[in-house]
Amino acid sequence: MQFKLPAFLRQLLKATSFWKDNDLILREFQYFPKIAILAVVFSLLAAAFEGFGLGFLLAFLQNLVNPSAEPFQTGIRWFDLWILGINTSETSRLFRVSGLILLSTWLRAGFNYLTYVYTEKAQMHLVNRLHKRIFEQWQSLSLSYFSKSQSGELLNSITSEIGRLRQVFNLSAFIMTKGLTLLVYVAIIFSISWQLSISSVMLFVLLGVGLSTLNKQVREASFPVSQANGRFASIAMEFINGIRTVQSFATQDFERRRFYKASDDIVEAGTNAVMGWAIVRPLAEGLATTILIGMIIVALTVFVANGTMQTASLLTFLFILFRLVPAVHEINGNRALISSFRGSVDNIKELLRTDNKPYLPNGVREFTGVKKAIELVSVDFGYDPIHLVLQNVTLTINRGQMTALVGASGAGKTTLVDLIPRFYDPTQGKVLMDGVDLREFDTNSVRRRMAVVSQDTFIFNTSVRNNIAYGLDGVDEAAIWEAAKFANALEFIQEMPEGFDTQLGDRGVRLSGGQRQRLAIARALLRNPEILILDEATSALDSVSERLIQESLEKLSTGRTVIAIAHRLSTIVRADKVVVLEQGRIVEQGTYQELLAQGGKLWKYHQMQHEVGSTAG
Ligand SMILES: Nc1ncnc2c1ncn2[C@@H]1O[C@H](COP(=O)(O)OP(=O)(O)OP(=O)(O)O)[C@@H](O)[C@H]1O
Repeated sequence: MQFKLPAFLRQLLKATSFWKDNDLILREFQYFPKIAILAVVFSLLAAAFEGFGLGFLLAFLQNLVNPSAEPFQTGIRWFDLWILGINTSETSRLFRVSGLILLSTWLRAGFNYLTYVYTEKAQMHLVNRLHKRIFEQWQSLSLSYFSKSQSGELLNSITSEIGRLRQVFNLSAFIMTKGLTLLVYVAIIFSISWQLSISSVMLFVLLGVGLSTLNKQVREASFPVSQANGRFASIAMEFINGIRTVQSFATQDFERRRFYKASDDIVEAGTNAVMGWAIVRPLAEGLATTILIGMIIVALTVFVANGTMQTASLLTFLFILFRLVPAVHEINGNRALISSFRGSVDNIKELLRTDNKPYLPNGVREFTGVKKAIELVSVDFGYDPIHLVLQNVTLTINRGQMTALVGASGAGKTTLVDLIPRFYDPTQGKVLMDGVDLREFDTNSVRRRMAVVSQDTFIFNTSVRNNIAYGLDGVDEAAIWEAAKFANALEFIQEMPEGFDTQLGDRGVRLSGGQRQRLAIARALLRNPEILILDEATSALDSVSERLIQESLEKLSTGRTVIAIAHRLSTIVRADKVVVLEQGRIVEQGTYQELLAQGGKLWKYHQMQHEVGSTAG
């Protein structure tokens, strides 16, 4: 459900700094308007009952201070007659007003409770929405975003920074509810005496300005303390780091004098500064009390003496003033805190910005598989705009055939195959599926028909079974078992403490590179992909593992379109097409035998592997 504020209200909110600091939060309220509105309504009601309570307190004091005076009236006839009982005895009136004070207090407490509950609820909904918004964004971003952004930073944004935003929300809610109560206070004191109200507000504002100036000066005066602390730290550090030199030069006495002096300097600077720090609070208290006493004297000698104000009203006025001053302080303190969280709010805003991130706009066509070929047409690609990693790559990958990529480390092999499941879009040129641009397809429908098997396949923190059946629902046990067997993984799985139920990943068993790859093969097999991307392990595996993997890969490849990155040339001798990449460009392509016969790059790699038995990549 969407809820929009009227335009004039939005303009008004925009004009205030509250809006500026909290637009991210306020904008989210439209998605859970009921909770947000209820939180505001309850805090209004709490403020109203605070006001009623104070009004009744005035009546109570009037009855108490001057029992014979005209009873307190609201002007609402039925209320004055039946509830306040203006025609009843003094004692009855006192009881009635006490009852009303109690009732207002309990109702206020009740509404405060509801305000708290609904503010917390709104806060949880807000965080929930932001979590989901960020996640949705992560889902639709190109992989290049994740390689650029440190995963720690991203994690920090979704945990700590959102935690700080939550605090901003709480502080803002506090400011709003306290602000409403303040308005009620101000309305009451103005209704008691506008002259006294204006003069007290002016005096307290003056006091506030004066104190904050003093505070600033005191903070500046504490600068020598931090300088002295800094000097002390560096001397201590120098001593520790240079202890060998100090001892060998027998300069202990010299170092002692330096160290003692630095430590004494802290005491001296601190002593001077503390006189400034310590003065602020008592000065504030003294001045505030002086103002209050001054006002009481003026009120008593002028307003009460000439009959324009009753003693009870004066008492109520002072009572409210005593509550008002700390409330203003609290609001100001919280505003300052909100400003200190500005960085976190800005970080989240930055994270949610959509105009500065590499999105992969999703197409609408459903991908139903390749009938003829995947083609790369004049493809350029760079992870950044300056360095092209692939240049003018044109390549046809025929359906049902095996295409192998060969080249030195850093030639761009992984980058090239990453374009096929659309982890990235080419900077220039196109990837075509039977002549249709890959960007026109729904990316998920493309990826569902592909599987990538590589040594650094991610292993999730879950059981072996769930890792094999990752992302598939309702796969039967026999199929998982078959896939594991087929991938030559059954043996090592059965040797694990709990077989298919063994927990893997960070909190479970760690797998070797070869075992990971065999699990990846089992995972891929279960998905029965039409297009298979194989990224051969670069690190050396023992010959048994290598043979097992090779065996299962060959079985897995049968009848599929395979794009393989090969480091060991022996694995691609039977490939239908071998493509040699050098510095992002295709330099040779043909069958293995054709390329060998040409005596070019592949021939060189072939010679090298046969001479040293090492890998090409
Ligand atoms: N995420 C990335 N961000 C920036 N540059 C990258 C990224 N991934 C790879 N590169 C750079 O792109 C170039 C090609 O890398 P790529 O991984 O495609 O080569 P490769 O042929 O697969 O190498 P290897 O055989 O070592 O795996 C390299 O210079 C590499 O530094």
